[in-house]
Amino acid sequence: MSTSTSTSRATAFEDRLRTVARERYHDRHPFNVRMHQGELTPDELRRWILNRFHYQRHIPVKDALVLAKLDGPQLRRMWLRRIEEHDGRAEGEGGIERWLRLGEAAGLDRARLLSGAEVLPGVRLAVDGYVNFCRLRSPLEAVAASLTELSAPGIMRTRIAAFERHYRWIDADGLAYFRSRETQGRQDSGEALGLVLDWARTEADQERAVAALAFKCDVLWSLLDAIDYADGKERP
Ligand SMILES: O=C(O)c1cc(C(=O)O)c2c(n1)C(=O)C(=O)c1cc(C(=O)O)[nH]c1-2
Repeated sequence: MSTSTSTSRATAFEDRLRTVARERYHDRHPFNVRMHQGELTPDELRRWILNRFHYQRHIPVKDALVLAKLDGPQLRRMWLRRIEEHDGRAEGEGGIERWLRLGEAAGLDRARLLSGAEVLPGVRLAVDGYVNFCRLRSPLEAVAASLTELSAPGIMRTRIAAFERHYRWIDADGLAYFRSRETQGRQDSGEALGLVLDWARTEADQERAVAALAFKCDVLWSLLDAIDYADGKERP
């Protein structure tokens, strides 16, 4: 194969990944659309924060499973940074702590988030689905699944603007999590994209990577479906 053919195939693959990450991303989900338009009630926003915490606290667990699949110190150091970002290097630091503070700013006691008792069944299934996918699949598929983060900086900017405009009852300090994710999401997705482009050289591997990313879009989508569906429905 000529160099120009393989280059154009690589570019087409990157385009496909970027298209899936953009077009199937959860910023288009009706619940997010309502959030961004300022239409959520305080109870709906609290339900989202409480249920999304279940996702947040499992991200470092899935990253530890991915880390264990990676060959060599350089790759593992890269991935270890993700775990440190969420768990922090000391008590009171890191993304999980920042999410707990977001909850407090919205009037949710941290014990309520930490107990996990109110997490919706569909949210549990979606998060389990993602963790188990990364546990069981190849390193390529696990890393490709994280590429939804290509679209994360954009949704963080939209969300910060929406909160500052429409949900002023939440203290601005509570938005620290979203601010930190804008930069981290860019770094994470840049690194992950480099690995996926490097590893997926055959058509079969490229198909697997695209399918993994589509699956992850479905995880984020069904998580919001569950939160949206719960509106006004009491659980026994
Ligand atoms: O709030 C969001 O819209 C959103 C989306 C995503 C994503 O696109 O997967 C992540 C996050 N947040 C996030 O906070 C986060 O830590 C994160 C890690 C990952 C991942 O798959 O490794 N995605 C995301």
